[in-house]
Amino acid sequence: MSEPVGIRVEGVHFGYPGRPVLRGVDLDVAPGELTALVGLNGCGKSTLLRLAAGLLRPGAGRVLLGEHDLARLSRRAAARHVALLHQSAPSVPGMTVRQLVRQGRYAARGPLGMLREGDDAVARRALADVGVAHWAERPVEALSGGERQRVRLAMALAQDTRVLLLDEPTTYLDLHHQLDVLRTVVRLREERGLTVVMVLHDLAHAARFAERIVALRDGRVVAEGAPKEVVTPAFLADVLRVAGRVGRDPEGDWPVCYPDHPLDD
Ligand SMILES: Nc1ncnc2c1ncn2[C@@H]1O[C@H](COP(=O)(O)OP(=O)(O)OP(=O)(O)O)[C@@H](O)[C@H]1O
Repeated sequence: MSEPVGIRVEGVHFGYPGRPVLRGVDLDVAPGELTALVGLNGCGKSTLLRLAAGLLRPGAGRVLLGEHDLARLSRRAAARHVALLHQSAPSVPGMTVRQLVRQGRYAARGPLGMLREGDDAVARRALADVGVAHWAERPVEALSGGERQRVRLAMALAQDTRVLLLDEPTTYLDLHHQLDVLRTVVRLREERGLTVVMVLHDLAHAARFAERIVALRDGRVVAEGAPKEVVTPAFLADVLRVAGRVGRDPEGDWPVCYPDHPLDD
């Protein structure tokens, strides 16, 4: 297993035309850490993941993966270091699950786009990692929303990177498969020394599975730390704009939230 890689976001500003989104984000993700990124709709979580994947360039500041400054890497070179599970992934009509997951190997391909030795094995392993190897020959368009989501995770894993960014990995999944996917991520992180940042809307999952929670609001990081330190009624109010109580799991060392009602804007 190679050494885990940390992520450092330094003073990052980013906006879309006419819409500033991130206003000076500083964030350190330790090598091998599992971090949950939380915040209201539209606060910039996906944008931050896209910047950390090298798909967007910051207006100011920089993003480092280990010693690599993403600004100096081409998209393809960045894709050898970091994989992003998007909320949607391209699929050509008729494309099979195997073909889609093999697309995850594009960063490792030679100049002529040829698959190299071992690429197929990595793609097969990724399918097995998320328990969907038996769907390999199914057309992607014939999968349900939840099935597609697991295939997208396999596609990201097929990039075989040290850093894994997951944008709402549990979307469309029933509770059984939400827990299955989160436990798979925890297991792979431990087995392969991955550094993982995942956007989660379900605070119960963030509190249960992440080592650290990072909260965004108004384009900045407004809270970060271990779930048991960060998640308080004031956090629910300030970050997620809900009123609620916070207790402690009787058998675990993580907080349990009892959200009650949304707060007025
Ligand atoms: N391609 C784009 N062009 C213009 N504005 C965009 C674009 N993508 C996102 N935005 C805007 O930037 C802001 C941040 O969007 P982003 O998708 O990063 O939020 P988010 O925190 O991931 O939200 P959600 O929880 O709803 O997924 C939003 O106001 C959104 O409307």
